[in-house]
Amino acid sequence: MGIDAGFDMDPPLSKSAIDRHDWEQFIAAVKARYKDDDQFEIKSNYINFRAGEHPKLPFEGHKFLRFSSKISGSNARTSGVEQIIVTVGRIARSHFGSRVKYWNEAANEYGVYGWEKVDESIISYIQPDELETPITAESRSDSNPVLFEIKDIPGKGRGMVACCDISKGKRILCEGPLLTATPMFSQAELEVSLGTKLKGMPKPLQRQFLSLHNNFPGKFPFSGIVKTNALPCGSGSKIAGVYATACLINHSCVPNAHNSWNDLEGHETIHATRNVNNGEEITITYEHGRLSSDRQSFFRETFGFTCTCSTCSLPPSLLRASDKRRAHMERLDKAIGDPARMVNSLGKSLRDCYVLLQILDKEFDSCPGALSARVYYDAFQICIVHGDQARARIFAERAHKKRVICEGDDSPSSQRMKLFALIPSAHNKWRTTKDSAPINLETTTLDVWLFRLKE
Ligand SMILES: C[S@@+](CC[C@H](N)C(=O)[O-])C[C@H]1O[C@@H](n2cnc3c(N)ncnc32)[C@H](O)[C@@H]1O
Repeated sequence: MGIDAGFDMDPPLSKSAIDRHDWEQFIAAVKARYKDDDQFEIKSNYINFRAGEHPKLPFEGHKFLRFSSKISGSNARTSGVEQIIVTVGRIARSHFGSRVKYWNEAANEYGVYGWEKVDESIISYIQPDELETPITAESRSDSNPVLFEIKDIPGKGRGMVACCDISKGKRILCEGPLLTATPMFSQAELEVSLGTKLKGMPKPLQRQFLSLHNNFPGKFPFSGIVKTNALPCGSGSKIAGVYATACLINHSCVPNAHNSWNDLEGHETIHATRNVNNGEEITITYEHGRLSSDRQSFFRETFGFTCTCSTCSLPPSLLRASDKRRAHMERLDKAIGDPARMVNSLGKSLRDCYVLLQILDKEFDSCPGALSARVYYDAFQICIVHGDQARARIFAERAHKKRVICEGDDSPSSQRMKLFALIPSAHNKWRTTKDSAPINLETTTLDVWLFRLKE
């Protein structure tokens, strides 16, 4: 007999394009989480976990009713299947919310479906039977409320458009990458590496990738798609992710949403950084700073397009005013980042932060998003360097609040800011008390500690 546990999808997903799309995002997130795990196995039409009773996830979401296994017995215990159920269930929850129903017989909880129906559904995983329908607002079921739809945007190709009023800080999307790519020595090498990755992907995901826009068609079509669409996995990261939906979001120099890579969860999130009206296009930024002419050259060279956003389309006098603000922002940013100035001119550095926040508000319609989170963090660091914990705490609180709007409370940076707001001195990793040096060490070993030679 034994004890079973798992989660059910109630109500089951439909075959609509939106449900299919959401399921593909979920499958991509599971793959990102387990890609290096020996127990994770990709079959032609489903994912198999070699743990417990081998719970499975089909690539066709409408077939899925239950993910479960016996959790009692030595096989279940040694394979850690219960943890897999919890983790996969958590990822499912982040995509499907309360539709995912956990149950555990140890707690006298039972799934919503009978075993006969569940077994039938699992058998059906083997044979694919897919439908192709375009994504529209109407195709999303009521239990899965629609926030956006993908539409043609004049002059920009496809884009993401709000289907209801979206409030500031709302998570619009949470998505695992279809694939990630790293720069190679040559484009030919990147093309080969992408070809190998694509071959290993299930057909629906391959199709998603190939359907993305390509501004660089020709000899290297896969790298062209990556170049046009990839978003860096974290600021300054050399690894970039390609996403089925996030890559349909167009750029604006004054965006209303923020994209952020969560390294712990292996997914990208999109949050509204200001209130977005029903029918308004949702935009992120591919690049923030610089004068408009520099931005345009950057977009042309790097992504192969000319920006037609509301800022770049301003009449010349207003565009000059925007450029003037951006030039001032760059000067202040540079001055604030100067470590010597940070140490020697505390007052000036803090005033620069204040002025920068005012200009950001003006340039970004009072919603500068992550840019203001960064300035508050800079102000926090300036205060911490000078032992001013009272101000440091308030700056960390503000940085945290801004981060939560852009990335949610679960992002690593939001969590870090939360910690600094609670314990500002936690920022100082080198903090010691005068008696915490090791004792009785001979000079060479003491020097290893003293000069941090092993770090
Ligand atoms: C990541 S894709 C975004 C989705 C794309 N519009 C599509 O149809 O799949 C980036 C491409 O969208 C277009 N695009 C994005 N933002 C734009 C903007 N502000 N102005 C003009 N074109 C833009 C450009 O062709 C750009 O190379």
